[in-house]
Amino acid sequence: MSEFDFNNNSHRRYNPLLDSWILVSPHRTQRPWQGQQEKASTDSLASYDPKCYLCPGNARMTGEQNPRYESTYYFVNDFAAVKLDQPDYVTPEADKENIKNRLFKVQGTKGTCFVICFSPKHNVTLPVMSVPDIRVVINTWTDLYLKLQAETPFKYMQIFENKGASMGCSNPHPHCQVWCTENVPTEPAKEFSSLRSYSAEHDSCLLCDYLSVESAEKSRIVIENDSFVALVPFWAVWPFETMILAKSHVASLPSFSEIQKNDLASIVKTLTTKYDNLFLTSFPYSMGLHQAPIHPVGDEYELAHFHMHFYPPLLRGATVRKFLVGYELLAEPQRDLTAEQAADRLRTLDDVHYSEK
Ligand SMILES: O=C1CCN([C@@H]2O[C@H](COP(=O)(O)O)[C@@H](O)[C@H]2O)C(=O)N1
Ligand SMILES: [Zn+2]
Repeated sequence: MSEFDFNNNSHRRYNPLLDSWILVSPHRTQRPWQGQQEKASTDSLASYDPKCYLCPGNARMTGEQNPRYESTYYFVNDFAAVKLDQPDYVTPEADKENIKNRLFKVQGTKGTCFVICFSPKHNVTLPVMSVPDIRVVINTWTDLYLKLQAETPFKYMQIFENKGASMGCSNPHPHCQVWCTENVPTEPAKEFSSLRSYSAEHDSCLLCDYLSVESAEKSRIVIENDSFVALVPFWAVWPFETMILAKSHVASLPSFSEIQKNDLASIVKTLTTKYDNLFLTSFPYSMGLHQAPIHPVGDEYELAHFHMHFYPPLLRGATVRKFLVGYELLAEPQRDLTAEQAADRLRTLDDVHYSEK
């Protein structure tokens, strides 16, 4: 029997952050595609759109007028998913007899949501912003983290960006969102539980140990600088999924030095530039930051190791996306391209944006 070949033999990979498995079937990349074709992004957006609710000086749906902002600007979401004030509610403590209490749990939840416009320009996405301008976005994230920490009792600040219509973005003006809630949401909570059990068992940080192996093997590293590594995680699900990991065990944005924040701006620019250069299109993704809660309890601050996740849907070219459906919803996530092949593709791409050539 021949040697096991990761590039040809089907295998499962374990994700220790989420305690889950994915199926990798490398030989399937040859299968024909006669399914949906996405509309490639129209790069020809104007720098100002009089109908855009996010553009400087325009009125939003509520009638509120945006200032003529000239840099990164944020406002409270007019259609916030969670609100500052509402009556409390929690399901009565489940007792043995009461099936309903055991199975039908409800928590009332309060919070606050913001929309952060990266730039006043309607057509300037992160990859075509300068590193100093991306640094202003990072300063805005950090200042908002500290403001919410000082002024609210809420627990967790989730920063995320939906980029591109194929990732549900309802407004093309480059922006991200902040949803700050009184509970740690499901995904970061799962990660904290994995970080906690790993630390209890090995007296070490899971992500620090993971990064030490990735730095030695290099086959999944895409880019790195003094403070961060961008890589395709061993357990990646989306074809060109990546993570940006802090090289040192830093818990949150306010804990970074000025140099580290500059390095974060730089690696975000390079990674998102490579993404756009992959299929010569404005590359869609959902991206988010995972860090310490703004009001950590117990060991949460010590466990936190700052990282970002990028979940991009495109698979083959600017118009063919991966669908997480079928086997992936009913059994487990599955991928064709291996993480190493995806990292190879991204690594070899130019770090000058195709529109600037
Ligand atoms: O006038 C508006 C339009 C959009 N928004 C908010 O902007 C956000 C746009 O984000 P998405 O493109 O990711 O949907 C969305 O959450 C929406 O509620 C306002 O707050 N006011
Ligand atoms: Zn706009």
